[in-house]
Amino acid sequence: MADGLKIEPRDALSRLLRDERSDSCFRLNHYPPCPELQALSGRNLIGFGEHTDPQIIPILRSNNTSGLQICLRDRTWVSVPPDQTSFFINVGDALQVMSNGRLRSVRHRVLAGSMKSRVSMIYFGGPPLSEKIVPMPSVMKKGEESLYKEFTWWEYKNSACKSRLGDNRLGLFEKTTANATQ
Ligand SMILES: O=C(O)CCC(=O)C(=O)O
Ligand SMILES: [Fe+2]
Repeated sequence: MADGLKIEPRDALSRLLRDERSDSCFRLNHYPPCPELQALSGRNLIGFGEHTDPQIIPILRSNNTSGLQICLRDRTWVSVPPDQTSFFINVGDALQVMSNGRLRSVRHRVLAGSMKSRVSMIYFGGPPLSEKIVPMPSVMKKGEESLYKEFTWWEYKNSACKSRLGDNRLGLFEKTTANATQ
């Protein structure tokens, strides 16, 4: 990723995750099977509502069970094929800002109700709380301006705590289209 974005120094992102004050965390989700409920309701059951991940980089692996979906620009949902030999690497809100919108924090959700229990584990790589979340100078073109107001990771988390899961939390920090939906 650092090479693709021509990030200088090359470890600018990984340094934040390796920092002993890094606000990274690990989450384990379990979605029990509930085919009866699914049949009764007659529609998709949501196991984890739609949202974007706030951190820099979430890395996910599941127990080879479907359910995870991502939302495309046209608002259609596409299933991520389960693969227990691969990691699903996502872009968090912070990385969207640090790349000045070149990488997009993808809205995703999990459908429940299948016959099989789904377990997922996710490492969320986050920066130290005091870190200013701003576009990395090396990704910016000459004269390019940040699309976002300046904030620290602590300020972003604090604001996210007051929002609802599905809100476009980054909208509050966008310079032009505040509160625009993604
Ligand atoms: O369980 C999954 O596959 C995804 C869960 C998720 O999006 C999250 O924990 O942020
Ligand atoms: Fe997520």
